[in-house]
Amino acid sequence: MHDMKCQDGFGALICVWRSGDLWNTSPGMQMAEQVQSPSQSVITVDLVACTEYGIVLDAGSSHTNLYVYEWPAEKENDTGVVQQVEVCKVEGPGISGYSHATEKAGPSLAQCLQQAKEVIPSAQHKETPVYLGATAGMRLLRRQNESAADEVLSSVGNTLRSAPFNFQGARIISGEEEGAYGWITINYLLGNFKQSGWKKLLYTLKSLSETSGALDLGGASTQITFVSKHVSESPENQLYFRLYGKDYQVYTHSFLCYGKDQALQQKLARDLQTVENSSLPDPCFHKGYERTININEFFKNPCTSDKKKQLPFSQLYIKGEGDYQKCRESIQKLFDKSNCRFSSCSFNGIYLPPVQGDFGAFSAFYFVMNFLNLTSESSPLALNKVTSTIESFCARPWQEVKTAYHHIKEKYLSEYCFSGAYILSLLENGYAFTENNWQKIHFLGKIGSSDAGWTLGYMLNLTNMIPAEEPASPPLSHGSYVGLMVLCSLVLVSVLLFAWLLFHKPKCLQKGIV
Ligand SMILES: Nc1ccn([C@@H]2O[C@H](COP(=O)(O)OP(=O)(O)OP(=O)(O)O)[C@@H](O)[C@H]2O)c(=O)n1
Ligand SMILES: [Ca+2]
Repeated sequence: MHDMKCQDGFGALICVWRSGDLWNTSPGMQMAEQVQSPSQSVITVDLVACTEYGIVLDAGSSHTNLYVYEWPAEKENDTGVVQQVEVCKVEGPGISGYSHATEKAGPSLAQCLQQAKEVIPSAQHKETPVYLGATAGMRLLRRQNESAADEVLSSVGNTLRSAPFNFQGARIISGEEEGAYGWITINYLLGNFKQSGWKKLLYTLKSLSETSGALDLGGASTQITFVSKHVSESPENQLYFRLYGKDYQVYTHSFLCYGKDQALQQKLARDLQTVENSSLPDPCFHKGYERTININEFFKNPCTSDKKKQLPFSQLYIKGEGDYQKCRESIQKLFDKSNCRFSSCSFNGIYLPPVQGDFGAFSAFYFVMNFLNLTSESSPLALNKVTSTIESFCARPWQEVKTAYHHIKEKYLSEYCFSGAYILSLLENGYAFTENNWQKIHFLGKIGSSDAGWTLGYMLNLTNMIPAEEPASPPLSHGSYVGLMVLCSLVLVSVLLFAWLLFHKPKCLQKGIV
């Protein structure tokens, strides 16, 4: 295929390419007539749709995912039209895990890029934008070793630049961006930005809460983002958006080191302060579970380095106790509630207005709660039932858990007890959710075919697919427009015929007229 062209024509986007002597259209389009001669300059096409694509790589702390999105080109400013058509999980660790072999970070993406090449028609590769956003793992690496972080970004940048797509940059996004784009993604997918007809009227009259808050739990950081009616007491947590003609005042905060992996590291660093020998009993792991930790590596991490302690041993042996209550107590210590200079705080002195409305909780909030069978929307459980489910799971011996879930990765499986307890601590002690508003939290992995996460919102923003003002909707549908044109043509033809008859009356009609 050569010579692909997409351009405006006949009020729509036309994509055509020439292959030998034939003109073709790209998938998702229809052409009324295929033009047989390559020299012919006028192409008659009856366009139905032209699909466009975009790629975003989510370079998280624990792993990288590549997403392919598609949308009909002529509808790109409508809400809810962009959808995920592919997700590819990159093999190996997140890109921050390549700090000791930075040149290997880029090549690790090759297999998923190949998959994207197969999904997107090759004629459209050149126009397809590709973005990479790195999150908390790279924020931590930048703090720990800035030059290694730069080298990792340059390695992934080089790989993406050499792919046949339109490279748009590889960067570390801020925690606020991560929160904001997650909020945009879920509200875009839920169709909350644009209401039509009676729903719009109802919402205006009752001023109902129109958007859903977003809760993202990663490996290294966690975000909370929602529309708050309270006057903000902290400008750094405040975002203003104008989307589809409506203003939103959004609260957001990202807690670095409070993703589920780093929260566990923080907990262990605290426990290590009082350890007597190289064996550490841990209530957050199942009875019979054991894990070894390298002390030297452990304290290099910016989430634990302030607790660095000289210890007379280099290896620490964790031994599970499977005690949920003790686990909650030890996790609770990660949330410092002692100082707050605002009317209300989450923890560590960070402003948090009272949580309001519904929330979509995704990423590890979903992975963990889904594993524990606690995500049902049809029969949602009360908070005390959720607590007792996690408590009984933690009490199960490791051998039994391992046998029952032998298909699940040991790293994930061994941490679901800690993670369940951590999620409840974060939501209850951190954000002050209670029995009364617990059911406002909806644990969701996907909305339609798209994963909940920051990537879609990031791409929508960078490709200007979310307009500030509501696009003027055409007064007539395509069908009505065609009908009206046909009617006008018929009237015109009748008028012309009548006029012609009047001035060139055939002889047979002239009889009787003076
Ligand atoms: N089925 C799964 C998939 C992932 N995880 C865990 O969930 C956590 C968060 O995963 P993810 O949301 O993908 O985090 P990242 O994006 O990698 O981290 P961050 O956003 O903090 O950069 C990780 O500890 C991972 O091990 C899990 O328990 N079960
Ligand atoms: Ca993430």
